[in-house]
Amino acid sequence: MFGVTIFLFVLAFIIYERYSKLKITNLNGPKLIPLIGNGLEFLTNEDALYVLYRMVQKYGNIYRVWLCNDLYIIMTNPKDIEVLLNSYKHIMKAFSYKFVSSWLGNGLITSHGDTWRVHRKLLTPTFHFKILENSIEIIHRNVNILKNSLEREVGSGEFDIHSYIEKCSLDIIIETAMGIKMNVQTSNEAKSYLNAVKSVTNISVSRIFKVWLQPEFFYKMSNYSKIFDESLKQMEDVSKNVITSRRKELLEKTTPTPTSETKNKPFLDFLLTESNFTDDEIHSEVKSFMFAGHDTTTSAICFCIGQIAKHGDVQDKIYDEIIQIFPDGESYANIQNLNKLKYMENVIKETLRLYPTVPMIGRTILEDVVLPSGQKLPANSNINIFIYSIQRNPEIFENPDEFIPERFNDEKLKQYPYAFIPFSAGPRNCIGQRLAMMEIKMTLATLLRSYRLLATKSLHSSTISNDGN
Ligand code: HEM
Repeated sequence: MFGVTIFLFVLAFIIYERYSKLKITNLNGPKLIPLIGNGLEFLTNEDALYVLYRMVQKYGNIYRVWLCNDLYIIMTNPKDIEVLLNSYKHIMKAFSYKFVSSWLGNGLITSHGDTWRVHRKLLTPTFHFKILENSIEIIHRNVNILKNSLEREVGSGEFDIHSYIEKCSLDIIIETAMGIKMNVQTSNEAKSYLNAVKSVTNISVSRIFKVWLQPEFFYKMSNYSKIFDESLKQMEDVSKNVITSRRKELLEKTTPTPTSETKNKPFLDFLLTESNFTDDEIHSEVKSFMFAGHDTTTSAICFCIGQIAKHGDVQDKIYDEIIQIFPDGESYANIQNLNKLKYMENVIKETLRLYPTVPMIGRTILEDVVLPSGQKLPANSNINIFIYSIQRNPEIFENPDEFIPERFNDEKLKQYPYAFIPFSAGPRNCIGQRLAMMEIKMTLATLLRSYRLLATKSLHSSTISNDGN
């Protein structure tokens, strides 16, 4: 009897909460089924991203989706988004980030309030352009290792370039931000880390859309929970090892920080020697930066490679620009000449427009907001900024599904600063975007100088020839 009463009480609460929110928001959206909401819409083989994208065509620039008792408000109007992203009031992440917080802890990606404010202020200088200048040699060396390892694939038909790029990106973030060499590319040391990242990210995203995995009770009974915990343990062993190694090196002063005399120290050196972060806080930040610093960049480089391989004319133009700006192939880049790679920059932007590696971001708003479109959002709403869809808006991007790098020369785009936001925007934008752009440019420049990328049927695989043009 007691159990039934509790059940009815919980049910009544869920129904009350759901319909009170529903009434206030008064948004369009797919038909609801009691208790599971729109969960069935995502029970398909199609990626959740495309299900949500089709809903934009049906329900417009702002609509709602219920997954069990959670209300997701999906937004794609750049003017509305500007109001939210541009404000220091709306810096709290959406509740869907709870699925990654057991993994990333209270690091910069997931924290909020004063913790986020203080950490962001302290960490921003660790990605200052002076630090980035020092990263160029590291990127150059690692990208050359990548180029040499790809030699074995020349002429051997289709292969998956992703596994090469991810190792290179991981080596780069660990050496630039953490100050240690892990030599993932040559030693295969972090293979289990990379596999673990894949499992943990897949399970975290699945938990949002597979509604039966949302309640802790059912999740804990599933195999997902076991895989997640084991993978997390593998990742934490690696990230703890990174901290211990650098701490030891700093104590022994075997590899001093290149800029130890200046106020700009690289990320982990700053955390270990200048900050008053606790060990837990340091570990959360290291986990967050190791993940954010290699996974997104890997995908971005792979998507660029896919597009360049598919569009031979684009590849020719980039090649000519590389030869013009770096006539001496052996010398490596500096920030000034990387900035001159204007056409390549347009190609990267166009790739990130069509294939943003972070397709959606979320916030919880803590007070009522009236959007420029007139829609009222009540406090505590979870809003989801659908970057993938915003960047394919046909009213802003003509022929939005076509790959046209030249569109970024059009002055008209400046009227819509929040229509192209692959690195998000405002105070919580991507802290590593300049490092990412440098790394993408240097990787593409080095590979395209030596190899011709050839398109295959799938985006994830490519063939290459030894012919540099
Ligand atoms: C092409 C590469 C990259 C893309 C597309 C990208 C995209 C983004 C986006 C969209 C956000 C906002 C996330 C949100 O609001 O939930 C973000 C935040 C963040 N990114 Fe990146 N990122 C890239 C590379 C990097 C790199 C190389 C680093 C590390 C150095 C990095 C570190 C971070 C961190 C720590 C945050 C959280 C910032 C905060 O909340 O204050 N990202 N990134």
